[in-house]
Amino acid sequence: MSSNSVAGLPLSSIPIFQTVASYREWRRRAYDEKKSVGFVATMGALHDGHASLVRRSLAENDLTVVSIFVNPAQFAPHEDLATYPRTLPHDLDVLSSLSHSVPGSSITRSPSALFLPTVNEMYPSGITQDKLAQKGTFVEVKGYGHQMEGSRRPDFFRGVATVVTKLFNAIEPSRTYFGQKDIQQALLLRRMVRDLLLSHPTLENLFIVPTKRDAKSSLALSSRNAYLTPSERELAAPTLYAALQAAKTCWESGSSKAEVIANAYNLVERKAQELSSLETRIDMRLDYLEMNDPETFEVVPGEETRSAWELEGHNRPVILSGAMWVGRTRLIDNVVLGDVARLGIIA
Ligand SMILES: Nc1ncnc2c1ncn2[C@@H]1O[C@H](COP(=O)(O)OP(=O)(O)OP(=O)(O)O)[C@@H](O)[C@H]1O
Ligand SMILES: CC(C)(CO)[C@@H](O)C(=O)[O-]
Ligand code: BAL
Repeated sequence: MSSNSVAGLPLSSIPIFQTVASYREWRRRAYDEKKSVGFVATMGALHDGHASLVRRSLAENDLTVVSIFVNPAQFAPHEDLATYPRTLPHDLDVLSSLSHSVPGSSITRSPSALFLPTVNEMYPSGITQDKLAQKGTFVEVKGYGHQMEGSRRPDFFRGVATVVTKLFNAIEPSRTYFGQKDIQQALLLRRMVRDLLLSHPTLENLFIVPTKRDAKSSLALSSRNAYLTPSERELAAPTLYAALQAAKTCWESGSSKAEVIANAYNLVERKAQELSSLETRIDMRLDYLEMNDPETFEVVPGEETRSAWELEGHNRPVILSGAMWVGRTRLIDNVVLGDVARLGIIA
C-alpha cells in the first residue's frame, strides 16, 4: 500500500512507497496499462540538478518514480553518513512543484511516486559500514571502481552498484536518468547494466543528463553544498569549475596533459593562498584533478595532447574531473573535453 501520509512528514500529494512489495503492486498496474516508468535515484536534499533529471523523465515517460535513500554502503566509516542532509519535507515540496505539459495534448505529468525505503528494506541481510564485517550480496564492477573518485573512495562504487542494482530490481524502470556531475558513477552503472544483462533498464535506456550549475557562479549544484558557509560558497567553491575551465582552454590550445594539470593545480593553489590570508580564513585544496579515458577510466598519459589523442584514433572525448576540499566539504565536478554526445550526454 502506498501512503500519502508518512509519520513525521507533511501530507503529500505524491504517493509514497516504503516497501518493495507495495511498490510492486503499483508497478504491476503500470505494466497492465502499458505505461512507461522513468526513474530518478537520489539521496534526497533535492535541488535543481535533481529537478532537471525529474523533468527529463516527466517529458519522456508516462510515469515517473523518484527514490530517496541515503545508502550506508557507499559511505566509508569516516565519511558523512550521519550528517548527510536529510530534508524530506522540502524534498516533497520540490517534487510537488514539478510538472510537464505534454505537447499537443491536455496531459500534464507530475512525479507519480516516491520510493522511500528503510535501510532494512534495502538490506535484508543487514548492513554495516565496516566492510570486513559485511554479510550478504554486493555488486562490484571490477576494474572500474578504483580510478578517479574510486582512488579516493575505494569502496564507494561497490556501494553504489549494489544499491542501484537493488533499486533497478525494485523499480523496474523503463528509462532511468543520472547526472553528469557524478560522471564516473553514470558510466560505471552503464557498464553494470550491460554486464548484468539487465532488462530494466536496458543499456540504451540509461541516460546521462548535463550538470546543472548555479547561474551566477557556475558552481555545480550538489546536496553537499549545504555544508558550505556563505563565504566558502561564494569565494572558494567556484574555484573547482574555474580550474576545470582553465584546463579545458589549455588542452584546446595544444598543451600536454601534464602541463594542463599543473596549470590547474597552480590556479587553485594561488586562490587557496589568497583565501588563507583572509581575516576569516578559508581552507581550500584540491583532492585530485585528472584526465581520464571515459571507457577504461585509466589516467591519460602526461605527454598526451589533444591532437595526439585524436590522431591515435580514439573515437571518444576525455574526462577532466576533480574533487576539492573547501573546509570540511568535499566537492566534485567535471568537464568533457571533446564531443559530449559521444558519451551519450545530450542536453
Ligand atoms: N548539479 C547536478 N546536475 C545534474 N544532476 C545532478 C546534479 N547533482 C546531482 N545530480 C544527480 O542527481 C542524482 C542523485 O544525486 P545525489 O542525490 O547524490 O545528489 P548530489 O547533489 O550529487 O549529492 P552529493 O552532494 O552527495 O554529491 C545523481 O544521478 C547525480 O549525478
Ligand atoms: C545513485 C545514488 C542514488 C545511489 O545511492 C547516489 O550515488 C547518488 O545520489 O548519486
Ligand atoms: N552523488 C554521489 C553520492 C555520494 O557522494 O555518496
